[in-house]
Amino acid sequence: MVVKNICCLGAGYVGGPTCSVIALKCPEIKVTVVDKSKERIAQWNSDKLPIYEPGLDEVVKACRGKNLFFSHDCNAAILEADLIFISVNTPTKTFGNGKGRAPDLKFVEGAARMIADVAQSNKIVVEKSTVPVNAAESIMKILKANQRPGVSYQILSNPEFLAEGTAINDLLNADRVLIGGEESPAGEAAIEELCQIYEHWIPRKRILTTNTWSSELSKLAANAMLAQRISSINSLSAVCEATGADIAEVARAVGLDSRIGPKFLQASIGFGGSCFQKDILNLVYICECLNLPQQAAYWQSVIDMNEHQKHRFTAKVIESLLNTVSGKKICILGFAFKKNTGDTRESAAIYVAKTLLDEGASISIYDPKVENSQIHEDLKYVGITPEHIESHLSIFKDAYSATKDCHAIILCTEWDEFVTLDYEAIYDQMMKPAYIFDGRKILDHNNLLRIGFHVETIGSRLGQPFKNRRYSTSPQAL
Ligand SMILES: NC(=O)C1=CN([C@@H]2O[C@H](COP(=O)(O)OP(=O)(O)OC[C@H]3O[C@@H](n4cnc5c(N)ncnc54)[C@H](O)[C@@H]3O)[C@@H](O)[C@H]2O)C=CC1
Ligand SMILES: O=C(O)[C@H]1O[C@H](OP(=O)(O)OP(=O)(O)OC[C@H]2O[C@@H](n3ccc(=O)[nH]c3=O)[C@H](O)[C@@H]2O)[C@H](O)[C@@H](O)[C@@H]1O
Repeated sequence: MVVKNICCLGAGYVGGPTCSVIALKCPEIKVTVVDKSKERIAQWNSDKLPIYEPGLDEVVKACRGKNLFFSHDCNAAILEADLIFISVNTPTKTFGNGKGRAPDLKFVEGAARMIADVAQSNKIVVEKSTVPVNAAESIMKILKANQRPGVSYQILSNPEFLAEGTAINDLLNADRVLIGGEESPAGEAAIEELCQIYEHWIPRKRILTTNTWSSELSKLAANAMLAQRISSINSLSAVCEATGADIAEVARAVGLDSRIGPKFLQASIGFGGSCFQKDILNLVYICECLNLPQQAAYWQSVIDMNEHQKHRFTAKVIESLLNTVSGKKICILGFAFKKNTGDTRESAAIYVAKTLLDEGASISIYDPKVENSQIHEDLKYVGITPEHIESHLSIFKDAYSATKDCHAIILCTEWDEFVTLDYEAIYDQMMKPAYIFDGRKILDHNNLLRIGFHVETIGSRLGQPFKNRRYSTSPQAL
């Protein structure tokens, strides 16, 4: 079989960009991205795409209506497809067995059942969603149990490694593409079909083929190890604050070791995003189910450290503001979980905002890409009442309006535009003393101190002599 028609179930942050790039690079293949949400599909077919991702508009514009289609008609797309990506959401379970840890696979199962109900010809079904090890087997079980005569399936695992904010570049220049499949002639033939699609733009040596389980586990392992680096550097940031060390200097010194490398060593208010926490919890749950409690505890500690970092930072804000924020106006700059995305899933800013609102502060928020309705939804989800939001939250369209008359600024997202703001002008319109808490270590702290701000950041002590030494013995003796 030569793949001529691709269908993708799920038009989200992964399905949309991934299939747009496939359409761009494989003009002879018809790619149809479907979603059960009519609203999302309407947005994909409009001028304002449902997600903000640098470079995505251009790719979609180049292919939409030619060989790239966004549709609500899942059945029609499944019927004509040779290859189907399952790219649906796999959130952490919020109820029942495995609550708070295991992934909820109901959307994956729903997608598999849709394929089984509709398919009338052979299909290669590709797990693009991040799933637990052995999920391919469960999908195959559903497909086989409902198989029509003469229809056969091959399941492949092809996890996605793109990061939001750089998705298009990550897809165009992937470090590697990973494809896992059944170790049989039919499995190998299916792997080859998918390889040929990626080979349109990814050199063969960067396409890795493995067995299905290795591929599934590698995705969880990659996210766990990336997050582990952030928790490691964040744990060291606390040591820096309690001593005279600076985490930026430590990260640079450590990262120059070629065995360690410089990436993912940026201390922060804690990692966010839809996947790190969910995928590590998934790994923890797998370890628990396999009766590997030490391994489960090891990976759980990566999440615990991240939670601690968010608490530690927010506690520092409150402590610095004379231990009370009640009645104070505090500006949060950046609400997305990282720059260049409008995504707020698991964003540390949500925790910061909730804590300050609970403590009686009024907050003003500015983020260049997050929709107002999303901020409202996120705060309601963490238990802030609509009345409290109404009376204590204001959302602004620019940083200058948002910071006016504030007692403090908390920088939660590392948007480039925050680096070049006119902080003299901002200082002049703030309450005094004016505080700034840089949760991303991107600002020019010396300049801010010169202007007159009280500045706090992660992993270094600014403008204060080295006091409060907490060693019980000399550092050398430790
Ligand atoms: N967001 C990211 O950067 C990355 C996500 N992943 C993984 O990819 C998967 C998808 O993630 P996102 O795209 O962020 O999720 P998302 O929530 O943005 O999109 C998933 C979409 O699937 C749709 N859907 C659910 N069931 C469906 C069905 N039966 N038929 C058609 N559509 C259906 C939903 O309506 C939703 O629009 C997850 O497993 C995630 O862990 C992997 C790498 C990166
Ligand atoms: O499975 C997924 O969903 C994806 O998860 C992450 O991508 P993403 O969450 O989009 O973004 P990252 O760049 O990894 O950042 C995650 C969080 O860590 C934070 N971070 C990142 C790097 C760093 O050094 N320090 C740090 O605090 C970011 O600000 C952000 O809040 C991985 O990087 C992707 O490879 C993976 O495909």
